Amino acid sequence: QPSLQQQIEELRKTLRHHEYLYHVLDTPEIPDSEYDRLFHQLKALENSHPEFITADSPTQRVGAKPLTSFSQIKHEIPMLSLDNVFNDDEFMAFVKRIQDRLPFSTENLTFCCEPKLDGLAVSILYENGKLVRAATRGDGQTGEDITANVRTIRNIPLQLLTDNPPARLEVRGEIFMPHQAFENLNEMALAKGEKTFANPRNAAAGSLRQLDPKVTRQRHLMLNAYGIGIAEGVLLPDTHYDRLQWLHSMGIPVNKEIELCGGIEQVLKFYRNIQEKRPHLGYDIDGTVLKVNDIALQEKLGFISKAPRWAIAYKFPAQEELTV
Ligand SMILES: NC(=O)n1nc(-c2ccco2)nc1N
Repeated sequence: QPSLQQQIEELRKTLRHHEYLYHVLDTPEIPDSEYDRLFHQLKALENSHPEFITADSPTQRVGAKPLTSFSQIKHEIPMLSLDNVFNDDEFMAFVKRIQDRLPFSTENLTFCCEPKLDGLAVSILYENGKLVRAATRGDGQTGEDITANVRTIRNIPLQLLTDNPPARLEVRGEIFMPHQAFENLNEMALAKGEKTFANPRNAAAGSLRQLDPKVTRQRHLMLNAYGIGIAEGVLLPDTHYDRLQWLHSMGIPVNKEIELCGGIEQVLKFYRNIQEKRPHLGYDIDGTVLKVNDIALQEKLGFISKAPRWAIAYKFPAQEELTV
């Protein structure tokens, strides 16, 4: 007969596994009713033995009480913005500038190509595999502490799914509101005579800036990771694409449209392909982000004063109407 603590730990492990299957792999193995039954079983055990409650338990997503204000967080590694290009020639000029700085470089640079989600950039810090802090990008140097709100987002794991987590790992990504959640939110706001949001990006920003995490929790936000900041106590893969796969393997959601492209032609094909898919992705994007995949080359290229030399956002032409 397993001890009470063993029962609690077993339930937590099972719930984390099913959260990962449902929210990250999109391949649930049990019906929601079964998940809820397990969740309430854990909740009951923890309520009758509160001394066993830990912050990383799946039951601890919603903070106790609302904040009165947000504190500031200084990014140890600045979160920089991206330079833009708006047509093929400008993109090819970007690639040429890279090749001029990498004299030996192979003619076919490999790019990690990603949809550019139109949400809010955030930084999420895990220490020994546990989510300890989350911050908005802010001005790139300093952001707002939104830890309590980020903990309520269902596809963000409170604990990394690995037996030997890094001592410190900063996940960087975009938090966004899918179209369906946006429509439902505005419909309810209209019905209640409250203000509606102009677009999903504003809705996501408003939902993250809530002082009460119980409100954020109702907003159905999602994260897609796109990079790593601080990484201590771990040897990272030496390409950007492999780093994203590694994050995904530990339960961090990564966008499924991301692809490796060798050479300019394949990159431009990716750009047009995503442009075609754009109307039915189910979330807002405003272009693509095309990154030199090899980390050593990224480090060689470094940053211009404010943006990386190794990455460019190739935006779509502005749309007259916005989303939905
Ligand atoms: N917004 C978005 O989807 N982004 N933003 C980056 C980024 C910003 C700085 C370096 O990489 N990458 C992706 N996919």
